[in-house]
Amino acid sequence: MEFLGLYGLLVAFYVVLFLFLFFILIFSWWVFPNQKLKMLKKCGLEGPTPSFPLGNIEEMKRKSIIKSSVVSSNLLHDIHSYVFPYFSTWQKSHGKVFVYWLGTEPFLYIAEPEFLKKMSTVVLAKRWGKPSVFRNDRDPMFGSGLVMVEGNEWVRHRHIVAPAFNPINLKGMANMMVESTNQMVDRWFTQINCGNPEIDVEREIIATAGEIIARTSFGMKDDNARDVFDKLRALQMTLFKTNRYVGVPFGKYFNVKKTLEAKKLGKEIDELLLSIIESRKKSARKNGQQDLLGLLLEENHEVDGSSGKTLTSREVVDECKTFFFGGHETTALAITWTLLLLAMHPDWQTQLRDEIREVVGNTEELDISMLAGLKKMKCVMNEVLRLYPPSPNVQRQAREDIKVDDITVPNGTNMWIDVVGMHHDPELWGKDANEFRPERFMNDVNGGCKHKMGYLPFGFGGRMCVGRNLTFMEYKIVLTLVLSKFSFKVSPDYKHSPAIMLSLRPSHGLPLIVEPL
Ligand code: HEM
Repeated sequence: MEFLGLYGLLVAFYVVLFLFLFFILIFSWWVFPNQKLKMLKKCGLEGPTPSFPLGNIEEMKRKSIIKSSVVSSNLLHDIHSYVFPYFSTWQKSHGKVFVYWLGTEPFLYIAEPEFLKKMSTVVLAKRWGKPSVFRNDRDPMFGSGLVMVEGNEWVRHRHIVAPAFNPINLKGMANMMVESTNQMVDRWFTQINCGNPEIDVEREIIATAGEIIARTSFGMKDDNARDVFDKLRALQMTLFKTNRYVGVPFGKYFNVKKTLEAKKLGKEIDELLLSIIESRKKSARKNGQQDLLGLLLEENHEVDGSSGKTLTSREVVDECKTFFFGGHETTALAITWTLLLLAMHPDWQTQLRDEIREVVGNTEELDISMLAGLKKMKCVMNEVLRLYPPSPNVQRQAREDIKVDDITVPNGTNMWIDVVGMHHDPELWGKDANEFRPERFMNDVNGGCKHKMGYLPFGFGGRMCVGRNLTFMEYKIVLTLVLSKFSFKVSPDYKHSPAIMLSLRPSHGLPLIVEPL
């Protein structure tokens, strides 16, 4: 009898536990999301009909599969409906501001610069949030680095991080950039001399930019730092090459193996970086190394006296990871897409080469101060960042109710600003929106866009990219060195298939025919 009583208790316990979990699932997968849906409709925000618990994820995946199976054989730049087929379809029926759902998380889609302007005039940089679902998902990559922090924490981080990127400090890193680029140039000569002029330029530039960011971020020279670099890349692959269900409650348990793998890699990277930081802290005053970590530690030290203004070692780790993930692939892709567009437009190759000859002169002993005079190159960069923005979207989360005309964006709403959509919108850029025309930036920093907030390659407001000066310098150094040595043609093997893997990249690499001049 006693045994039966115990057995009964155990069964009752499991029944209660099962019911408890069942109700948690019902509430988080159906009841709460449906309440949110009704509330958003009341606020004037509608969009494609979601079905919970996946929201619109299945439809997005279906549309992406259909599109990605159609590789574009002609090199058209009209890429919006190719990289974001679901947004371009929904735009037709819901306009440029609507709500879609990633799982049970509503996202306000915005491709309307005037709407963005109205919001950003009432919300200051430190009052913007970053979507919690992405913060959690990307925690092993960015932790509490500048990209993800909010409020006064963001102000503290930005004050310490921004000075490291000022042009004077960046000049000290130019030599590292020249060295790494010259090594790449030598590799290309060797490959061409072996009779193979077809080079996967994307792979090469990503490797070189990776080396540059590792050297400029934490002075990568020793094996420890190389280990960090390899693990950071592995972490990125683990997170972005898997089929994930971001926004679906308990979605990370759908692929436990990858989630655990990312967590483990994240922990290993943190430990390695911590050991590099601790040893640099001890020797910082002596060696005064000119990399971002050195500058960050210096800046950190300078404000030591004023309480609460320093970064802890843990926070410095997160900033180093942020520099790597935020700055490596983006810059590499800006250069990669540029080489494709220049290969397609030999007239612009010639124009840039002439400019380099006139402005910079001898590229064997590159004078960095002359790079500022490369005006045409700047126009080409702006146009490439318009047609192929490496960061294809900008994200925000409302931390208060925001009123825009007769719509109220409720506190907590996630926002997805479609940069590709705005950059290719003929209503903003005119009929030639999908053509490569660098001259549109010649006498207008906004490239003739009808709205100041229609061109956002580096984001907007106070949260605009802190590393853009580093990108400008690297872009000009790499292009100057390669254009003065080689000419480029599109290889017949190239398949034009831009795809979003966090950044906007060519999904089959970029094979170009490279010829020494
Ligand atoms: C072509 C190159 C790059 C592009 C297209 C790019 C793009 C962006 C974008 C769109 C944002 C978001 C801005 C916003 O939320 O309004 C951002 C933020 C950021 N970027 Fe970049 N970026 C590039 C290069 C770099 C580099 C080289 C670094 C550092 C080494 C870097 C570090 C950061 C950081 C730390 C933030 C967060 C800023 C904040 O929230 O205060 N980026 N970037």
